[in-house]
Amino acid sequence: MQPFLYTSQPARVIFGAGKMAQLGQEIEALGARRALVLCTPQQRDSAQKVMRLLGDRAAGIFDQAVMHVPIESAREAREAARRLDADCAVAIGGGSTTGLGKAIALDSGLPIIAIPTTYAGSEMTPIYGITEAGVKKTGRDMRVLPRTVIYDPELTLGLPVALSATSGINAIAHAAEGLYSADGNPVMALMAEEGIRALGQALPAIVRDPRGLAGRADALYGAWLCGTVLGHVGMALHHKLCHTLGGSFNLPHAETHTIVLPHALAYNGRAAPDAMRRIARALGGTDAAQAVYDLARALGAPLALRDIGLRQQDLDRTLDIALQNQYPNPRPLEREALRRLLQNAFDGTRPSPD
Ligand SMILES: NC(=O)C1=CN([C@@H]2O[C@H](COP(=O)(O)OP(=O)(O)OC[C@H]3O[C@@H](n4cnc5c(N)ncnc54)[C@H](OP(=O)(O)O)[C@@H]3O)[C@@H](O)[C@H]2O)C=CC1
Ligand SMILES: O=C(O)/C=C\C(=O)CC(=O)O
Repeated sequence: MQPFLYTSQPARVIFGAGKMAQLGQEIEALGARRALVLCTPQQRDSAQKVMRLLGDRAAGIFDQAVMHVPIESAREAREAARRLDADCAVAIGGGSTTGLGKAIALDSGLPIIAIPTTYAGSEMTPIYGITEAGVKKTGRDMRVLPRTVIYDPELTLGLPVALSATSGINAIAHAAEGLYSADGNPVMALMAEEGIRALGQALPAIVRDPRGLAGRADALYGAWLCGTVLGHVGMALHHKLCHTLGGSFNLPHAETHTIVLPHALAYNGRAAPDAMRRIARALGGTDAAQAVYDLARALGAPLALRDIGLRQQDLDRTLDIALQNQYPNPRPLEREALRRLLQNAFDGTRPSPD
């Protein structure tokens, strides 16, 4: 056993079909009276359901959540919370909506209740991200960690299959990098392996039967575990590449994670053999990178960065940016090998160790 440091973060998690009905009690338990409900414009119906559930504890809806939290929408949401005299916020939706809640909490300390409807995992982390003048800045602050999380698989039944697949692999990426994190620990390793296992079984089940509650519940369970890993330990090369591709080239978040992950694992393979063994075992394969690639392919997910909007001429700039402010990584970052990694991800070829 290697030496480690383990610090746990407070979490109150309510999990189960129909558990959204418990929201009012949870707001009361926080000692709050007026909840601002956050959503994207497209998820307004869900927000209205929340309003009905809250009755006179509902302060209003702010429905302008946008991916990567532009500072303008953060400011508007903070102003809405003040104007409506909200003393808590309920974020119902994916990582974009949770991220908006975090932007309010960062400014005001308002407690957030998260009701996630994707597998991104932001609800379990003290990590926030805000985009200003085209640059996304992220940081950690315990004020933004949601105070209560309600995982209700019924709310994910309508998440399109394609998004379910890529969002699920986004979650797997947190756990995979958690297994070789510079500040990893045995508790997070247990959660990571179990999270990957749960998602590895749930995602094909969702593709077979998108409205099957059992597969949806297993996927949310995996997302919870993987999100917890992201919240507790640092990430590495894979997340750095994805943040570069998302932040500087506006590539879609979950799809980018899905395409890059097998290649990042192939790059790190020899430097992190125990993590790779655990990832492969969780997916029922013999090689971590190949198993993730095969899973993505079987789910019908995109496999090539060129298919989601990147151009060949963007690869060198991606590399230049990704090599700045490096995250700790088990294998040193080698420019030529990383350029080959990016080319493979761009072309969608099977990952190869380098
Ligand atoms: N801080 C952290 O710890 C983390 C932050 N993030 C951040 O979160 C964002 C990505 O999160 P992600 O969840 O992938 O993205 P979004 O929240 O943007 O959701 C992705 C897609 O899922 C759709 N969707 C969500 N819920 C439903 C539903 N119930 N039914 C149908 N469609 C639904 C959304 O549709 P629509 O837009 O129509 O609502 C959207 O098109 C990024 O900005 C990322 O950086 C991600 C992980 C961790
Ligand atoms: O960029 C953020 O908002 C913070 C973390 C993540 O997005 C994690 C991820 O890349 O999935």
